[in-house]
This record gives sequence, structure tokens and C-alpha cells, in this order.
Amino acid sequence: MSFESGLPKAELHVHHVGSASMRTVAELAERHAGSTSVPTDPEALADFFTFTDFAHFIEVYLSVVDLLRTPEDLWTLTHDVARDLAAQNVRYVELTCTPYTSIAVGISAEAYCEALEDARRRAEADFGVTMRWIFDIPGESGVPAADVTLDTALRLQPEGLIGFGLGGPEIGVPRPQFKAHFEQARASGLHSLPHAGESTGPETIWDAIHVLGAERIGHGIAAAQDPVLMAYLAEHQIPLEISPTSNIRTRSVASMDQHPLPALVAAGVPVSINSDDPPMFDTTLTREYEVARNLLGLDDAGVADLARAGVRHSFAPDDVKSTILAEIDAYTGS
Ligand SMILES: O=c1[nH]cnc2c1ncn2[C@@H]1O[C@H](CO)[C@@H](O)[C@H]1O
Repeated sequence: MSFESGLPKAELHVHHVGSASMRTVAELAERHAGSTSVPTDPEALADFFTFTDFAHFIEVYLSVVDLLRTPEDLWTLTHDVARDLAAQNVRYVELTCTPYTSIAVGISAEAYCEALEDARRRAEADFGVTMRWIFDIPGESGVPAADVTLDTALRLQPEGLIGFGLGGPEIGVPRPQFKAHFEQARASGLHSLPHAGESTGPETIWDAIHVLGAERIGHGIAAAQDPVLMAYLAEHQIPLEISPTSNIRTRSVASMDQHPLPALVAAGVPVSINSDDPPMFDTTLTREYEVARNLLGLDDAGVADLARAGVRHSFAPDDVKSTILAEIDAYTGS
């Protein structure tokens, strides 16, 4: 077992559907054979998960979303995801979920939240991992999707919900159109946690901060192109959720030796290490910590500090935070 795999960890940026294991995807594809383009054969599936660019990734992602057609499908996925995380010693997760895409295929908002909440309580008891939700707007579906996402969040207020997000493509999806939605979400106590600067430049991150009130940024790797922005993130302690392998697989970064993580850390930008859509990108959170160790040239103590940063940048309850921090201390013998 590697140091990274035994290390107690928090995962702050991982997508619900993007966490479906190949086994789950194949099973669902089998179940819905005849009405899906997703293959069931493992080799064809691996091929299917090779992306030509970011837009192609989103297209493939949405075809997996389409496999979730009943509340039972959602429950199973959620419970399975928690099991896979717990197996890597992930002790706390903020899972990014997209109610709109399920509601659009006819699952009610109530049934959606019920399936997630029930799976969360069961998973917390079964696997000892604390789960919280970020409900994200799929940006490509625009303001109507934002309306549904906000309505679901504020009307039903599922107990595990802590954040409001924005995902999907950035090109052609200006952040300011969602200003009012984020204002209302924040006014009701949700944290503002949008994606920005993954597939477009630093100006999208500035918008996320100034217009959407972002408290953390999903990806935000484009900040490395803007020294003023990096200084701002460092001064205001706005963390970036970094997922190195994702950035390579969606071709947002050309190769690992060009990844901006070292430049961001050198500029004092707070970061956490995350996995984004692990089976789709053939990775795990453990693996992303190993990648970060290599990129940053860290020893075990440095890797443990990255794990502590993930806990501190989370919106976990205080007792959960201190428990995980104590577990990291015990693990490292410090
Ligand atoms: O790396 C990512 N960046 C942006 N969106 C993503 C990523 N991974 C999964 N999604 C998901 O893509 C859907 C379409 O907007 C959303 O559900 C979002 O959560």
C-alpha cells in the first residue's frame, strides 16, 4: 500500500455521474441496451472513454448521464461511489451532483433528493465516509437549467447540501448569466463553488469571483496565466480544486510536464487535490496525490500537508474536520 492510499483524505471536486465505475456503466448500458450509444464490452468502453477534446468529453459524459433513468439507478450509483471512495481512505466528500439532468428525463426533484439523501445516510453508516452535496448547473443548458437547480436546492433543502456550483463547457457559456441564481443560493447559506478557468482563460475566473462570489474555484488552472489573479487568490485565500489527470485527459493541458500546479503553488495559491471523474479518466484520488507528489517534488510530509489543505478548504462540519486532521497526524506520526 502506498503512502497516498493509506492517507486519510477529503475529496472536494468529484462528479456524481463521473464517478460511476466501468462496471456500473457497463451494467446500466446493458440494462438500457437498444436505447443507448454506450457500449457494454470493456474494451469498447475504454475506447469510448478516450476524448478528443473538452467538448467531446462533455458529449460522452452526457451519454452516461442518460443511463440514469430511475431513482434506484441514482441510489445505487451514489452508494457505490461512497464505497469506492471509502476504499481509498477518503473520509469526507463533497460530491458534485446535477439534479437538472435527472429532472429533465422525468425523475421528480423530490425523488432525486430522496434517493441521494437515503443513499448518503446508508453510505455514512456502511462505509464511515461523510458525504455532502454540491448541486451544479450544467452550463450548456443555460438559464432554464439554473432555474431548476436553484428551485430544487432552495425548495427541498436536502440536509447534505452545502454548495451551489456551475459545470460543463465554458466556451459560449458566460458566467454572468447566472449571477442572480448564485446570489439567491448564497443568501440561503449555500457556498458558491463554480468551475472556472478549466477550458477558458483567467477572465472566467475573475467573473466567478466578482460576479458569482466564488469561495473556491473548480479547476482554475488558467490562473497561472495571470500573475495578478494568482496574487489575488493567495491574498484572499480562494483555493483552486486541482485535478491534474483530468486536465490532460480533456486536453485542457497538453502534457503533465506542462501542468501549472507547481507555478500556482509557487505563487502561494491555496490548492486541494481532487479526481474529478475518476473512472472516466482512469484515475483515483490516491493516484492524483501521487501525481501531485511528482509534480511538486514532495516528501511524505508534503503530501500529508496537501491532504490537510483538502480538509481545511472543505465545508465539512468542524468535528469532522478535526477528526480527519487528527487521523492524518496519527497516520504520519506527527
Ligand atoms: O471536468 C468537468 N468540467 C465541467 N463539467 C464537468 C466536468 N466533469 C463532469 N462535468 C459535468 O458535466 C455536466 C455537463 O455540464 C455537468 O453535470 C457537470 O457536473
